[in-house]
Amino acid sequence: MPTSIALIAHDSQKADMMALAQKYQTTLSRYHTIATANTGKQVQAATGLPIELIKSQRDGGDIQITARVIAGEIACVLWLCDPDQLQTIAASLLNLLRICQIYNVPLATNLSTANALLQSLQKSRVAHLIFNPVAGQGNPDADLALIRQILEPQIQLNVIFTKPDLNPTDQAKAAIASIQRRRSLISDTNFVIASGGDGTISAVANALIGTGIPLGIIPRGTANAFSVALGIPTGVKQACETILTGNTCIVDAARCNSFPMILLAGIGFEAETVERADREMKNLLGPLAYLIAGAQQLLEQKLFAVEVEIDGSVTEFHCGAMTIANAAPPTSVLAQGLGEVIPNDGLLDVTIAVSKNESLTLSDRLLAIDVIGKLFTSALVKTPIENEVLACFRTNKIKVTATPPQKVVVDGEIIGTTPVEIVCIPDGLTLFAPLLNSLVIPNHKMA
Ligand SMILES: Nc1ncnc2c1ncn2[C@@H]1O[C@H](COP(=O)(O)OP(=O)(O)OP(=O)(O)O)[C@@H](O)[C@H]1O
Repeated sequence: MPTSIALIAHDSQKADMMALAQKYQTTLSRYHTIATANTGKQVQAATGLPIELIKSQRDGGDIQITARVIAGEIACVLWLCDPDQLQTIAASLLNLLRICQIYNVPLATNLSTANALLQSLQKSRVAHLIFNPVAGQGNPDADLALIRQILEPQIQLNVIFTKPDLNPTDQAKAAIASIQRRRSLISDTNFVIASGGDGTISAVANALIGTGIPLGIIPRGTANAFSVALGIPTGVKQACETILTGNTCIVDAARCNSFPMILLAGIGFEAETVERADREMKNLLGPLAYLIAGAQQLLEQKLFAVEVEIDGSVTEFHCGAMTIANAAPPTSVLAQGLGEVIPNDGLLDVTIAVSKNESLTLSDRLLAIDVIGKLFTSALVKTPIENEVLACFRTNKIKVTATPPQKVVVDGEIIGTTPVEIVCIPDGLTLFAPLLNSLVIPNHKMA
């Protein structure tokens, strides 16, 4: 996609060019701006924008712009011409016009056409793509090239790479601030895309909760639970196409202590399993890492006591695993006690694997394998499971205290240990989703 705007103004038109640049400063700031020497210096002084200065028109600046149009770099040319000089510059203007005709690049020669062009650029869709270059086991360069190839013809992409020492939530907050600055000018055309594993997507989603700004998801992690749970395609190409269609759905979000939660919190078994499946294991085995880690953990899992507080009343359980889900893929079997986790019902789905015993015997562990199998089936057929080792219910707010304190995993990351308080945030997040997704409300479409 062309990323530059070219400016030229005759002396009598320079004041208009300054005013135009000031009016559309935010739009120009999204592009690389090139300008003939004197015009460029004045625009730079008036707006503070970085401008690439080329030769003045007298010394061939217009020819340099013509060459950049041929090179495919220019999104539009604004040449504010002095009507009295049109005869003198006719040959130069004709050259530029000819090349703009051939390469189908808009060329404005007076103020009203320049205004119209900048207005349409102002309305064009801009996406801040927060891209984790080390997520998953794929080739990040090839993935990014494919994303650019599919999205850039229709969307201006601002690519922001995640860094090991930076929280993607902060990167997303900076993107949101720039979107909100633009919102006073034009709404609904700017959004954020997160591309990486569940860790990156969850961190970016955190910043977007409650903003109404849509989130596009291009999953490139190991499990991609976030996409699977919300019915978003897991292939890079299909995920990009979903964003291009512009259909959105609204789902609940949640908070676990101060941490955002889109999917689920796992206490006990699930947290220990996630901790076992470290980066090295995931690189080596991919999704199988979680299965192997789960099997190992099943042999070692110890029971713990939990106090569950809902609306001021406290219930106690002896358990080995507890899952509190806002949304969950069918593969998160420990969240599936109610058969289906509904991501837009304003409620959290709680599944507790309870035990009457003080500690887990071998037969308890074998029973646990049987129950996991049943939970998996229950998720596939979307039917609640009835089993005396499971306690399942829905609530919008829950407090959990464990003895001894247990590790807690939220959306794939260990966040600390119990106690936790989890609160559902109804309709907290807007996502791009395929039209066939049951969560999409028809006609809820971005411009
Ligand atoms: N530029 C970077 N260089 C090195 N590490 C990074 C960089 N950006 C992010 N990270 C690390 O990536 C991790 C988050 O990865 P993310 O969850 O997106 O992918 P993943 O771990 O491959 O996914 P999954 O959990 O599905 O395997 C964090 O630990 C973060 O510190």
